[in-house]
Amino acid sequence: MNSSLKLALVGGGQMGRALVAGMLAAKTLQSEGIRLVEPNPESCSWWADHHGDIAITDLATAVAEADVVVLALKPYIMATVAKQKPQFWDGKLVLSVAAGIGLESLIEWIGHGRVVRVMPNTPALVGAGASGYCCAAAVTDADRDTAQTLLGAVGIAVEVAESQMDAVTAVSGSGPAYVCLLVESLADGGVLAGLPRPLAMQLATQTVLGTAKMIAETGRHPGELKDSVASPGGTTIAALASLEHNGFRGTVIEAVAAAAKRSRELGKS
Ligand SMILES: NC(=O)C1=CN([C@@H]2O[C@H](COP(=O)(O)OP(=O)(O)OC[C@H]3O[C@@H](n4cnc5c(N)ncnc54)[C@H](O)[C@@H]3O)[C@@H](O)[C@H]2O)C=CC1
Ligand SMILES: O=C(O)[C@@H]1CCC=N1
Repeated sequence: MNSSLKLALVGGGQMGRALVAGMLAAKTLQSEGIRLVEPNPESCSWWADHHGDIAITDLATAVAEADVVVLALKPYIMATVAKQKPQFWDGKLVLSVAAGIGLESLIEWIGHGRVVRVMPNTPALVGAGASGYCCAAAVTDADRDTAQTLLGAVGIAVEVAESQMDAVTAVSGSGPAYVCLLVESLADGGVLAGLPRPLAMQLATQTVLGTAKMIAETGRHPGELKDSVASPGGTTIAALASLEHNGFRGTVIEAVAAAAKRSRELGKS
């Protein structure tokens, strides 16, 4: 796919910013080929400051000038925007990143079936995202390639069954928030143990980054890698015993289940 692709981003908030920044950095898109629709003046100022060469315009103009439309709106706004002018979407490949909103609803609102439901995540900002996506039946091979190329430019992109999308949302869509909480807590623990805050944060961040890289690159099971850290009678097993006592695994599993449940609810409301 060439970088002359024209993309309309409808909704320039957290997820839209992460996707566009990642795609620009990967040179999958060029600023001149992007049109942004964003009603919030503060958000428009952010775009002007960070990507001043991206044109901000109205929905009709942005979509008319695009090959691909990315709808990065909150789930409760999606229907209002998508179905107000169904003729806007004719001939356009439409990607929706809204949690919970299913292909059936999107097809009904947009009025055609070239629709891809995507669940990206914010590390797309630094090219380390994880996206799951599913395609409506009318999506062509070329459309699928386009979606894969755009999402693959900002991290891994995996096609899944639509029935798996709520679980994808709960693991990787929401996942960066859980990991941030872990890094923050790890750093807090470091401060409690006497480290200055910046050093604690630096060590905590690199530990999460390095561990994720080690799991991905060695292909070894995290349980095995965990065991390799814990010396008999040592510090790690003391910490692990405390985490198990306080229900760490169950807490994380229940958090993922709660997010999946909420994703299903968003699809119904
Ligand atoms: N933030 C995240 O980590 C992730 C978010 N998502 C999904 O992405 C979608 C957007 O989420 P965020 O970016 O976090 O929300 P956000 O609130 O940061 O961004 C939404 C943007 O849409 C704009 N907007 C509101 N009405 C509009 C309209 N009529 N036309 C054009 N733009 C309009 C808002 O001003 C705002 O800038 C949601 O559906 C969410 O489920 C998916 C994966 C991860
Ligand atoms: O919290 C949310 O609903 C969105 C979807 C996944 C991440 N953020």
